[in-house]
Amino acid sequence: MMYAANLFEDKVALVTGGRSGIGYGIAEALLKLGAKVAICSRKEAPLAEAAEQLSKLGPCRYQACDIRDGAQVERLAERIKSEYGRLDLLVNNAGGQFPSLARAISDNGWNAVINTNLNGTFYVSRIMAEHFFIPQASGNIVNIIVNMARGFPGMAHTGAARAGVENLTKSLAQEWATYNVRVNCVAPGTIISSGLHTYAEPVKALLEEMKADNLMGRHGRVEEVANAVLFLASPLSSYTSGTTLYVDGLDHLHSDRMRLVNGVRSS
Ligand SMILES: CCC/C=C/C(=O)SCCNC(=O)CCNC(=O)[C@H](O)C(C)(C)COP(=O)([O-])OP(=O)([O-])OC[C@H]1O[C@@H](n2cnc3c(N)ncnc32)[C@H](O)[C@@H]1OP(=O)([O-])[O-]
Ligand SMILES: NC(=O)C1=CN([C@@H]2O[C@H](COP(=O)(O)OP(=O)(O)OC[C@H]3O[C@@H](n4cnc5c(N)ncnc54)[C@H](OP(=O)(O)O)[C@@H]3O)[C@@H](O)[C@H]2O)C=CC1
Repeated sequence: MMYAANLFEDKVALVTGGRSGIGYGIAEALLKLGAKVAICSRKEAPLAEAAEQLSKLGPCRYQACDIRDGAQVERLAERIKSEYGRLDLLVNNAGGQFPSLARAISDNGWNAVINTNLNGTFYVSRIMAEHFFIPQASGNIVNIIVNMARGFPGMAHTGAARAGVENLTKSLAQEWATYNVRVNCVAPGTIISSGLHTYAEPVKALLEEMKADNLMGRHGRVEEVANAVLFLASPLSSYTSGTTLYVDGLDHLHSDRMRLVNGVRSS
């Protein structure tokens, strides 16, 4: 860990989807640097288990919450208020999708992905800003999106949702600058994490091809995403807002996902 050990001392952070993978890694990194943390996700049992592990590093509370349900998010805000009294950092990490060519995505499938990634991110951001950041006149939001700089063939729903989040980030960053709130995105490429376990063949084969196609010749690590979040969450980035930091080994400039999708389609 190359950041000062007390970088987030006295700071309170909420990491959505903090029970697994990238969110867990972000929560872990924040706790190691002195933050008090809250995590939420839909599934209570694994969430409780994650919070128990994370509590070995520092204060970590949890509450089951579906970010698509504003009433549940309101209850989460009340809980954070009663446990910690404030919130300094929101990491909108909860999200996901399923691989599918666009023409095979049903209306429900499309809506599930848009609701999760775009609407859920908006609800949590607005509710936490109203409860904490605006009255405190300080706050920080980091949105985990995905590299979709050249579109996202094979996952058009998430490409559209994350592009929405990236643009929302630019709007909120401007509207809330007056309240001393910064809003930024981290856009991971392919990261070795629990999220990838949810994919079946032939997507696993595709992931190997994506590794070969990457100019650094590898997938990313959870710590590399967490380190980018730490930078944007800290005063080290105090003049940076409304931006996207790619953690993707150059995929946003280079990768040809359509070629890879065609490879899967013809196999
Ligand atoms: C390169 C890598 C880059 C990115 C990596 C990562 O992000 S890793 C992170 C990866 N981690 C994650 O992605 C974790 C989080 N992801 C999730 O929880 C789900 O993917 C979710 C976002 C769809 C939400 O789920 P939910 O509970 O709201 O969904 P629900 O069950 O109520 O279904 C609603 C509709 O969606 C449809 N549908 C669902 N799955 C599939 C499928 N495989 N196939 C086809 N369709 C599917 C389902 O059929 C239904 O439509 P229908 O039949 O009524 O017309
Ligand atoms: N791994 C990768 O290569 C990449 C990942 N990403 C993004 O990074 C984020 C984390 O991914 P990763 O850790 O790999 O994958 P995971 O599947 O492990 O993490 C997704 C997390 O989000 C939670 N979640 C999903 N839907 C909701 C919801 N509606 N309300 C609350 N929580 C929810 C899940 O918990 P629960 O099921 O309990 O709700 C889970 O903890 C995601 O947004 C993902 O799309 C982006 C680029 C690449």
